[in-house]
Formats: sequence, C-alpha cells, structure tokens
Amino acid sequence: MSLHTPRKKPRIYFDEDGGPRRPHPIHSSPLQKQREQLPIAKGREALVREIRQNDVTILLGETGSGKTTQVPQYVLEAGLAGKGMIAVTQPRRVAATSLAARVAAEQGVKVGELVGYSVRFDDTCGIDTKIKYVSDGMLVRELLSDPLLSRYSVIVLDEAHERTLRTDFLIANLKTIQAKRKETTDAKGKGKAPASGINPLKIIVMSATLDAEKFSRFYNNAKILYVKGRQHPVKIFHTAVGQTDYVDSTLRTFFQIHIDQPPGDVLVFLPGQEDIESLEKSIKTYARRLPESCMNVLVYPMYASLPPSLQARIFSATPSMSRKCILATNIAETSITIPGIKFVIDTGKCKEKRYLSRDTGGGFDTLLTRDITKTSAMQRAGRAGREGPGFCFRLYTEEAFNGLGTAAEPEIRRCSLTQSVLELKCLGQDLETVEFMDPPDINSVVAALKALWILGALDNSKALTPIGRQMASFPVEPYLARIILASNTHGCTSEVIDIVSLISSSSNLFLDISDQRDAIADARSKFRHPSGDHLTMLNALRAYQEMAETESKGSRRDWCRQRFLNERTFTEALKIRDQLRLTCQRVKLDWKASKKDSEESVLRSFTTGLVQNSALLQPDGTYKQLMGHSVVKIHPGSTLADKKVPAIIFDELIYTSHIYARGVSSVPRGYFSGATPTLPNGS
Ligand SMILES: Nc1ncnc2c1ncn2[C@@H]1O[C@H](COP(=O)(O)OP(=O)(O)OP(=O)(O)O)[C@@H](O)[C@H]1O
Repeated sequence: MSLHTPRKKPRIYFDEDGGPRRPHPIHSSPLQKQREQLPIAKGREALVREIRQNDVTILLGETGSGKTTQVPQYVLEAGLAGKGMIAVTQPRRVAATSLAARVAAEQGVKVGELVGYSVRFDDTCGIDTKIKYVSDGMLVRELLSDPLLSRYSVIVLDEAHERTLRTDFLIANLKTIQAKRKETTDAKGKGKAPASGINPLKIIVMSATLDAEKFSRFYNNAKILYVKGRQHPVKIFHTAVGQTDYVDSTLRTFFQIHIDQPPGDVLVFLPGQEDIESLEKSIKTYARRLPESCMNVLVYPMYASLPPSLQARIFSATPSMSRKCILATNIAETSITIPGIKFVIDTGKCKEKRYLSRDTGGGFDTLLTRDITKTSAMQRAGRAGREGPGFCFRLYTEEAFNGLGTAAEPEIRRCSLTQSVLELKCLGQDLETVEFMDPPDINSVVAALKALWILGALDNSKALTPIGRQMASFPVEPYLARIILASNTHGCTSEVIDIVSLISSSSNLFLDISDQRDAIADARSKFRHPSGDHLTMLNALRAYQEMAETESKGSRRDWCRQRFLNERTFTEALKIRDQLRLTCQRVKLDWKASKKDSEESVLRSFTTGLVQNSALLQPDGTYKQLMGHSVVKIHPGSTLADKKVPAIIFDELIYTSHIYARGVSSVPRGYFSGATPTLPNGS
C-alpha cells in the first residue's frame, strides 16, 4: 500500500451530540482562583457538613468538577481529619503521582511534605504528610501491617466505579474496619473520640460514573451527594457510519483535527500497545509530509508497561507551534488532567484482562480487545474540557454508543485471586466468608487456594503457613516471593533478587524485534546463558553494572542499544532491588547470600516458585503443561526459542496466535520432585 497524506483519504463525518454547550471563560489566574471556580467549590460548605455528620458519604460529580483534587483539601482545611491522615486511593499509579503534584502545588508545598503519594516501589510521604494519594494496591499492603489502618482518619475511595480487585478488597475491609474502630471509640469515650487510641474512620466513595445506590446499600444506606455541573463543556461527536478499522479512522480523524482545528492537544484512546506503536509510526510518517506552515506534531505513547519516567512526559508543556498527540490505553481514562488536552479521540475499544483457569486449559491471563462500556466512554470524554471547552470524537455511531454495556464486570469476577487470598489469609479472613459487594466465583477461589497450597503458603487445612506470611511481606507476586524465600534455602538470595527485580520491572529487559532476531542473538551472545532467560538476565545485569562503573551516560545508552536491551529496565530494577533487600532485612533473610557457581541453586529456587508454570517436552516435540492441559510454545524472543529441552519453567504464558511461554529456563525434570506438597488421602 502506498502512503498518501490523510488529506486525500475520505473524511470521516461526525454527528454532533447533545450535552452542555454553555461556554465558559478560560482562566489564567493563580491556582487558588482556579480552585474557587470549580463546580464543587459552590457546594463546599454543604459537603463538609455532610461528611462531618456521616460515617460514609457517596459523592457523585461530573468529570472535572473537582472531586479528586478538592475534597481531600476541604476535609483537611475543615479539620475533619483531626490528627490522622487522609488517604485518597487511585486505581493507577500515574493518577496518584500526578494528583499529588497538583494538590501539592495548590497547597503551595513540595510533594512529600503536606501532600504526598505512595505507589509500589515509590513512596514520597514524610512525617508532615496529611494528604496521601495512594494506589489501591499500596493501601492493601498497609492493611497487612496495620489491620485497622489506624493512621488514617479519612479514606477516600476514588474512581470506585473501576471496581479493581484491590478497590473491591478495600471496599469490603473498610466496612469492617469502620465498625471495629467505632466499637473501640464507643467503648472508650461513649461516642466521643478518645484522647488517645484510634479515632473513628470516615469513608468517602467518589466517582463521576457510579452505581451510587448499590454502594449506598452496601454501606448501610449511606448518604449520596451529587455535585452539579462541570467546569467546561465537552462537545461530543459520533461518526455518521460505523468504522471497520479503528487505527485508520484514528489516523484520519487526528489529521482532520490537526489541519482544520486551532491549537490544542489531542488524546487518543486505543486498546493496546501494538496499536499505539503502529499508529505512532504512521502519524510521524504523515506529519513529515505536511507543509511547513503546519504545526509540529509531538507523539507520546502511554501504556501501563511504559516506564514511569516516560509516562510522565505526557504532562510536559507543549512547545509553541506544536501539537501534542498522546496515544493511550485506558490507563489515561480516569482521574488525570493532562494539561493542554482539548480534543479526545475515542476508538471505543479497550483490552480486558481475564484469567483463564488451569482447569479449562489455561492458567494464564488473556488480554482480549472488546468494546468499551458507557462508563468508559463518559470518562474518556471527560479528559477533555478540563482547562477550557473540549471536544470528543467517538469513532462509533450514536446508535452503537446506546448499545454499549453500562459498566465493566468487576475484576473480582474475572481475574486471578491468588494474591488477594494470600492477603486476606494474613488478615485472618477467608475469601469465601468476606462480605464483598460482588462475591467472587467459587472456582476462582478454589484455583487460588490450590495455587497457594502448591507454593506452600497454605497447609492442608487451608491455614496460612509461616512461609505464606513471609511471602506476603514482599511487594511482588506470590510466586516471585516464593522464589526469594526458596533462594534462602539454596544460599543464592543475592542472585535471585537481581533476577526477580528485573522480572518485576514495568518493561521487558530484552527488546524483541521480530525481523532482527538473528542480530539480537548475536549481540547478546556474550552474556547468553545456556540454561535460558533467567540466568541470561542475571549475566546482562552484571555486564551492565560492570560497564556502568566506568562509562558515561551516553556510552551506557549505546551499550544497551547495541545489545537490544532496555536500559530503563536496569535502572528501574536497581530501585526495586533496594526495596526487596529492605524487605529481606525486615523478615530476617540474608540478601547478601551468594554462590560462586550458582546455576543449580538459582534454577532450583525458581522451580520452587514456578512449578505451576512448567511444561515437559512431548515425543512430538511440543511442550505440555505439567499442571494444566495446554500445549505451549517457547516465545520466539526467548534465548531458548526453537530449542528442545526435557523440561522448562517460565514466568508467564501469553496468548497471541499460540500460547507462548515467556521468560523461560531449561531445568532437569528431577527438580520438580519434592517441589509440590502432597494432599492427604481423600482431600
Ligand atoms: N494537573 C493539572 N493541571 C491543570 N489543571 C488541573 C490539573 N489537575 C486538576 N486540574 C483542574 O482541576 C479540575 C478538577 O480536577 P479533579 O481531578 O479534581 O476533578 P474530578 O472531579 O475528580 O474529575 P474526574 O472524575 O475526571 O477524576 C480539572 O478539571 C482541571 O481544571
């Protein structure tokens, strides 16, 4: 297909939708004035009064009305938090970090002082912090060491409509924590907060798109409040006819905006990384062909596995005579304000994670592209119109919008529950007995119990073992925590922590470019380990650290580029390693334990954690799961691709054209014996 400018492509026509049209002036006044002009500011007094009077408040308000940034400040400024802290949970780390920056600026402080954030492997909060934006996962972790969350007086569950597994976990636990703290208070002070001890807890649930009645019922008919109005109008357009190729339609719509519309940045919602990368290339190619009189186009990708430092680029100011085009997954759908965004293009698609259980031939997460829900469509449109009037171009018809489902199925109904079961066990609870808003599927609960039992975290009577408790201390997935604990027995914790840190980074260390695989194999031959990817990773890290001791920043980058390695993975992994070493110290594990000839010890440690992620070579040359029914292939990007070895262990299975094992090592079959516990007869 020859390339031609999008101008020559047929235009896409959009129907204008109803919706608020009221023009609103853009204010360039200081932050305080902006605060006062937010729709929520008009209701401030009433809001504070209601929060003061109620244990639980459900707050609904349009996107951009000021809930996330203002409510915590109102609570603080009205003294409702007393001596305690205010936690504001966010389903995504990028939201927690960017909101803390904004609210700190509004308070005139630095992040980490009065206002801070805490996300996995990055905690900025200090002794003065009163407002803490925290990822829902981090608050769950805090629960493990402080089961009454005693340092918080107010917990705000923001974007509760997303119904992530962690948010549902918190929704359920906060209800019991609140009741327990009330009991303590009543007992000590007959209804009044005691001078010392734990204060009562206030819960605020917030969203723009929430089934408020359902939340209210769950929290014993909690009060529902509505914030009226939005700051700036967003004009919504739907395509006149349905689109078959959303990537191509996005390309054309972007250039229609770029050529026809005044300055203003564009935020595009796409389902996943592959589409983002292909569109990034096309937009850059077409942009080069535009006349010089056109503005520059700056394209920024935005997806979960992009390192945080690259994600942060989307918040940078757009230079003059340029237009920022952010290509994002639903990671940018809720909570955040990206300065400069005037136009949103919504493809109407997203990827949904769903766990396919071992019993049905899976044992892995699938990521399938599907239509978004009405809730998502509204959140996406809400990313425009935050600093001035905005526009949202939906690449689907109004009829298609009307046919969308209302809200996505909660994660608790579709994701692996292994980590949650472990966390609940640490709190002395069972998933089967906790009162969730939507109970999990019993098969998923059984699968999680089984996985934990195999890892040795639970005993034959489903009780938490000392190993299980230690596993929960590590801020990594249970199987990785198990590998670290096993390394203690094998005396190679130092090596294992290095590898686990690399696996836990947000991006893959090994860049995989399908048409350059020979060149890649050649470039990596110096540190390639015959046993496979885990020890190759370790060799790569050691080589990198040795080189980095003497080389400049530029040379380090070149060194990584020549070897098709992701330098950011190294830098991130080194930070994660520090955290894991600290955790080891806390649970009295010697992280310095190291072996000169560590191959067998490392692989035995990994086998202990990965026994459920293993496959045996079959006579026909395929690999079949040891625990499960699937036939898997070694991923072409692996150092073991095309190799036939008797048995493999792997970090994950991914499903594309086949079921591929990624992060693979070859191990002797004998390593599996004794790696699993045995059930007593009849269990
Ligand atoms: N980083 C920022 N830069 C510029 N303006 C911002 C920023 N963060 C917030 N704002 C302003 O504050 C307004 C309110 O933001 P806030 O996140 O509190 O709204 P919200 O009601 O929680 O929205 P949502 O439901 O979409 O999360 C935004 O519409 C925008 O005008």
